[in-house]
Formats: sequence, C-alpha cells, structure tokens
Amino acid sequence: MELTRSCLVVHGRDLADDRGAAARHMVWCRRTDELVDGPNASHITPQALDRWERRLEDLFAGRPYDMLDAALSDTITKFPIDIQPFKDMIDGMRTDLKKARYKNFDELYMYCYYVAGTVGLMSVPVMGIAPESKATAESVYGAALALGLANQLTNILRDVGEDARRGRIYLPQDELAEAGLSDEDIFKGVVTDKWRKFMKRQIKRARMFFEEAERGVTELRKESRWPVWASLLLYRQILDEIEANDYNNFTKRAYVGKAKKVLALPVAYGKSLLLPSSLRNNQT
Ligand SMILES: Nc1ncnc2c1ncn2[C@@H]1O[C@H](COP(=O)(O)OP(=O)(O)OP(=O)(O)O)[C@@H](O)[C@H]1O
Ligand SMILES: CC(C)=CCC/C(C)=C/CC/C(C)=C/CC/C(C)=C/COP(=O)(O)OP(=O)(O)O
Ligand SMILES: [Mn+2]
Repeated sequence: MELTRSCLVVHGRDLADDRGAAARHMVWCRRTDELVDGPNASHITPQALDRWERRLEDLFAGRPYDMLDAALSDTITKFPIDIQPFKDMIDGMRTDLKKARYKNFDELYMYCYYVAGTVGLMSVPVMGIAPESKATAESVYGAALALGLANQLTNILRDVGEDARRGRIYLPQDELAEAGLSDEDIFKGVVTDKWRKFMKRQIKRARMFFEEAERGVTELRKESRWPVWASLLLYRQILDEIEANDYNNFTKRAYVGKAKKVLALPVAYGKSLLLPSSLRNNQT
C-alpha cells in the first residue's frame, strides 16, 4: 500500500464535502461482519465468502452490485483506497468459520488485524492526515491499526460469554493456562479471583492499544478528529463497564449507558481541538 502523504493531503481537501465516505466503509464492514455474525451466519459457507470477495473486486473495478456497493464504489473513486484491507477482512471472516481457539496472543493479534485492524487501515485515506501534521504516514496508519486492535480486543473481552455459547474462545489458550484457567471455566462462567486477575491483564493490554491509537488521532485532519475521538472513548469505556460488572462478562453484557455516551461527546470534541502532537512538541 502506497502510504504517500501527497495523495492523502490532495484527497484530504475533498474530505470536507464527503464526510459520508467513512460511513460507506462501515456499511461494507458491517455487511461483511453480518455474514458470519448475523442471523444467517449458520448458513454462511467459504463459497459464500468467495462470492462476497468477487463482488468486492467488481465494486473496486467500478461494477457495483447494488446501491450500497455503488456508494462505496463512489468513495473509492475519490480517495486513494487500497483493496487489500477489504480482502484481509474477508480472510478474517474465513478464519471465524473454521477457527474456534487461539493458541497464543500472536494468533489472536493476527485475527484482530484481519477483522478490525483492517477497518483502521481502510479508514485513514478517508479521514485524511492533517496537512500541518509532521507525523509520518506510517505512524498514523500504525495508530489506526492500533485502534482497530483495541476495539476488537475490547469486543472479545465484552463478549466472552456470548462467544463461548457459540463455541468460540478467542482468549489466548497459553495465557488462560498460565492463569490456571481452562475452557471449562469459561463455559461454567463463574467469576473467581483467578478470572479477575486474568481479566485485569487482558484489559490492561487492550488499554495499551488505545493509548497507541490516541497518539495518531491528533494527526488526523480536524474534521475527522471529533468522530474518531468519540468512537475511541466510547468503545474504551466498555472496559470500564466490565470492571464495574466485577469482570462478569459471562452473563452480563458490558455496555456504556446513554448518559455516559452523551457525556463522551463534548470530551471528544475538546480532545479534537488538540494540535497534532508533532506540532505541540515544536511549540514547547
Ligand atoms: N441498555 C442496554 N441494555 C441491554 N442491552 C443493551 C443496552 N445497550 C446496548 N445493549 C446491547 O448491546 C448491543 C450493542 O450496544 P452497545 O451500546 O454495546 O453498542 P456498541 O458498543 O456499538 O455494540 P457493538 O459494538 O456490538 O455494535 C445492543 O445491540 C444490545 O444488544
Ligand atoms: C486512530 C486513527 C489514526 C484513525 C482512525 C481509524 C479508525 C476509524 C478505526 C476504527 C476501527 C474499528 C471501528 C474497528 C471495528 C472493530 C469492532 C470491534 C467492531 C465491532 O463489531 P461488532 O459487530 O459490533 O461486534 P460483534 O461482532 O461482537 O457483534
Ligand atoms: Mn458483529
């Protein structure tokens, strides 16, 4: 993927009148995710994912299949968007069809890259890097990847019970064993001190990825920073809710209540006014 700044800055100027572009990505991602997560998930087959991938290639070749694909086709003509992250996301869905256990964090990291890190990568060309930013494009893409990973890790920690009921355990097997835990403990769904200690470590790591992402949000174009800050703060608050539930992510779904969601918006707005860190450093 060509990470040249000029193509981003040039296209960045289109951002102001094309804020809907990011939403079109999300629609495609949501439809892809629903293939394996949605109501018809039990009928999805590798062949169906192959058909979905061919439809993606047609969409990128300017032959969209339906209105929603056409919207993304339009975005692709306006922003320097690479097909690879989209293909990687479909690969991630293929993994979900056949893989229900993860040996270690390396394996889980790769899965999170495919299903969510890709969302970060595909979003940067649309969000645009601030023309005044001194950060390298690579560091901004790294932050976007980190936000995807942080979100997916949070999503996994939120849905341990829900995923277990579908026979899926994403948590690294070696780390569970080190903590004296087994798949059985997860299926039993009892919160023990061993579980609390294990979860504290998992939450700490997810927060590390959010911190890496924060360093990149300030480098985005001004118009993009508020929505990205809002989504970062809101998703990260799910971790606080898991703690508030005393780590019972077996039978209680951690979610951020409406009031807290609304409160996050002005906080996100304030953060969006922060200068790109590369400029702040020069100012001090
Ligand atoms: N107040 C609530 N009470 C019970 N369940 C809720 C509540 N709010 C949300 N949910 C459940 O959580 C799901 C997602 O809502 P949530 O507020 O977590 O948004 P979200 O973080 O965007 O979730 P997701 O990432 O799955 O889209 C809802 O579809 C619903 O099943
Ligand atoms: C930080 C910088 C520089 C740029 C921003 C880059 C962006 C926009 C990243 C967004 C990443 C993102 C939203 C990933 C999605 C990950 C995720 C956990 C989606 C949740 O899917 P659901 O379907 O709600 O979860 P379930 O599948 O569990 O239902
Ligand atoms: Mn889903």
